[in-house]
Amino acid sequence: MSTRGQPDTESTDDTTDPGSTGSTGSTGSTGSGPTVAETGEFGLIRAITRRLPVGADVLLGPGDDAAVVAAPDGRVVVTTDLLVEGRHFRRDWSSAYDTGRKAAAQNLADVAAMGARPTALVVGFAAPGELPVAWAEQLADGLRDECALVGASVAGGDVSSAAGIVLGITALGDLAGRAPIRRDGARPGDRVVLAGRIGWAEAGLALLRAAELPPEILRAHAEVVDAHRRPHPPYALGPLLAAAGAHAMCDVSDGLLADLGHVAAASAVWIDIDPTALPVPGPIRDAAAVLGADPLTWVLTGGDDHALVACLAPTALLPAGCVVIGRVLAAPTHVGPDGTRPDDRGAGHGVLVGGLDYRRGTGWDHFRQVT
Ligand SMILES: Nc1ncnc2c1ncn2[C@@H]1O[C@H](COP(=O)(O)OP(=O)(O)O)[C@@H](O)[C@H]1O
Ligand SMILES: Cc1ncc(C[n+]2csc(CCOP(=O)(O)OP(=O)(O)O)c2C)c(N)n1
Ligand SMILES: [Mg+2]
Repeated sequence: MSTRGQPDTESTDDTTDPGSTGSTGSTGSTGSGPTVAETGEFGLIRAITRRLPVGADVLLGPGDDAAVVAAPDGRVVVTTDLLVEGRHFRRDWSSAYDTGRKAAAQNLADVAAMGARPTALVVGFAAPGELPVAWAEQLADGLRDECALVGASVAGGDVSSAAGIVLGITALGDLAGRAPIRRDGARPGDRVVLAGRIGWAEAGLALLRAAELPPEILRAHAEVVDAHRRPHPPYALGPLLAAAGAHAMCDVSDGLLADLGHVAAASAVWIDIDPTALPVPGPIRDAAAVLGADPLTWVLTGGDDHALVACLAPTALLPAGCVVIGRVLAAPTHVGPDGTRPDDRGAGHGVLVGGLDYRRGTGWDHFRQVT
């Protein structure tokens, strides 16, 4: 990593405090230093960019009108996601550092889901003037550390004032000569494989939302609460599943059933999830017991963990770290309790659980979510 293209340094805070929420339940401290209104636009940009090393794929980093990023393959994978305070994270639930990790992870996982290696992020950041500069600095540290997991770095960005914090992140990636793994390539007979965790972040979110829970309960369930704050996408398995011959792949941002629903629709197939093959880990069961919730529903419909799901020929050799959780069908095979089959409604595609429709939702929808 070098400091190519970075502006001169001049900042309020020279420390690198991760401020991770860890398992303590605290959202970390951003100190009582200057606010972004006091430091001004260019002071804020300097405070952020001086903390961000520039990686090998970034030929010109922050400081000019635009960045220059290498595209060794000749094609560039590009994806963008917004994170809105109150919708994607809350400052009283997550530290600035964890929010940075999550914001980077959400985008880097989309690049991995195409079978590509992430190279760079561009970061839009809007915040109220009273935000401590230290919060923005710790956010930058989180972005930096999540990028470091995959060898990517922040190439540039933009700042603005706004009523609440909004992050608009764009990620770039390199396919290294491979074909992109799209959502429309699943074929009947394929195995459906899962890499990474699902249901963890939803379990943590449910506990955080249960306002009457004492802090010691949150601490006792730190694994799932921390999963809400910071996902752990299996980045390396994106390119590995591509190399293994994945016909289709996506990351699970909204929920397994919701995201596989996009694959089923794009591929015009049915995807049948075997609920007995799905891991329902102990920490998710334990959290469900606290709230009297159904842990399998969290696993099937919970978002925010950014696992990868892929469809591969039954003969494909699976990389280590994948679990077979279902198969791709040309048509449903089971008859429901009411005597009809799921395809009788004429959809032509869909996601089934144990051969039948799942009636407890599919996942997150920004405009339909009841909060
Ligand atoms: N405002 C928009 N303009 C153009 N394309 C969009 C917009 N919003 C979403 N899309 C596209 O629609 C598709 C689905 O979006 P989304 O569900 O957010 O995907 P993901 O879960 O991978 O982030 C993506 O290909 C995305 O680029
Ligand atoms: C404060 C708060 N409330 C609710 C959630 C749950 N949540 C918000 S967005 C989302 C789905 C993923 O985000 P989205 O913007 O749909 O990502 P994309 O599918 O575009 O990658 C979930 C599960 C959260 N993370 N934080
Ligand atoms: Mg998106």
